[in-house]
Amino acid sequence: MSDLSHLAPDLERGLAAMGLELPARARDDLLAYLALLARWNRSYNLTAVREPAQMLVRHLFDSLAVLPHVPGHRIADVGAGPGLPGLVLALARPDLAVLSIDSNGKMARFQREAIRVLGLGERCRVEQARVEAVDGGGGFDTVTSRAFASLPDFVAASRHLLAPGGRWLALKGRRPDDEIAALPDGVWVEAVLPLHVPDLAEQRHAIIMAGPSTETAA
Ligand SMILES: C[S@@+](CC[C@H](N)C(=O)[O-])C[C@H]1O[C@@H](n2cnc3c(N)ncnc32)[C@H](O)[C@@H]1O
Repeated sequence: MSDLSHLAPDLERGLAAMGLELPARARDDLLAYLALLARWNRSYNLTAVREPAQMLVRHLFDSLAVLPHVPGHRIADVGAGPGLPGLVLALARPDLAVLSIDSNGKMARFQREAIRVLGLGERCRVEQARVEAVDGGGGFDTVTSRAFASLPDFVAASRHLLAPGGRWLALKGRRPDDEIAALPDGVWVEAVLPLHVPDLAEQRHAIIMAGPSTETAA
């Protein structure tokens, strides 16, 4: 794996700007994940962001910005691509267990390799399938997605994954008021949180949503 240790000071600065304190092991693992992503990306085109320094901001910082807002411990990441944000969150927080779902074979293969290389096998698993067909057992505290679908389509496709008391957590760019207005009856927005993503000019938002089946244990 190529060495991205020269990005360690930038990672450190970004974590400090977001007010995140991570164990040293997590810092090393995040850079190792990034190195693996950069290496696979040269052959398999997993992301349009090609420069590791840009990946640090657009993928790692953007995923980590929601870390303080993740409810519970069991996470399903829908349309995770190369593991964003789910695997990044799992690397940052050892108490999280992640089911990472993507229908694309090369994305799933990359994620499985990242899980193997980074020793996440006890807490993370990959399902290569359309989310609509995944039997999650209704057991996830958080169902998250980034760059997957509109909010109405996201909640419609993943409702069956939520545990009682669970929440959807979507990462968005601009505040998606049009999508919020189109949410189905019985699904409501609990919070729209502006996120601080260091070195990113664009304003990002975390949208936290709940619904009738998610009320009981809240
Ligand atoms: C734009 S990418 C975003 C990837 C990643 N979340 C990120 O932020 O970089 C959307 C991903 O959703 C996956 N996808 C699209 N429809 C899906 C579905 N119904 N079920 C599971 N995955 C799906 C695609 O294969 C693709 O990898």
